Amino acid sequence: MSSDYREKNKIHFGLRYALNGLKIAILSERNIVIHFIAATIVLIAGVLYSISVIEWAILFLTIGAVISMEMMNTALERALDYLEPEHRPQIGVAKDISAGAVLVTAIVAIIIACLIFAPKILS
Ligand SMILES: Nc1ncnc2c1ncn2[C@@H]1O[C@H](COP(=O)(O)OP(=O)(O)OP(=O)(O)O)[C@@H](O)[C@H]1O
Repeated sequence: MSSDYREKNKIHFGLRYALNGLKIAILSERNIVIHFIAATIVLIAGVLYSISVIEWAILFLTIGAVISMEMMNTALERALDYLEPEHRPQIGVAKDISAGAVLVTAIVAIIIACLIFAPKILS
């Protein structure tokens, strides 16, 4: 087997695992579905209000940040639940900090959406 083929195979399987992770997250995490619904609404608003290229770029960056942060939070929760099924204050703190990171990105996303859409809605 050539190393070129092996490299392509690695990329193929890496992508399959990543898509599988995305599928699991969407099917099992209500919050991720909510983020996708919110993202769809924002994207429809973007079309309706004919936002600029730079505004599209900022929106996509923000949506990507929120959804990936929620997925990282879910991955951490799952790993911690497996590693420590008992109730432990340290585990609680780690999960709270991770949930806090999701909250920060969500708040920033709301602020960005207001900055982009509020002037267009008001004018
Ligand atoms: N093993 C544990 N030890 C101590 N506290 C915990 C533990 N598991 C969960 N907690 C506390 O409960 C909170 C919720 O944790 P949980 O894993 O149930 O997340 P969740 O409510 O399912 O979050 P999400 O809605 O994002 O899926 C944590 O932020 C933490 O404060």
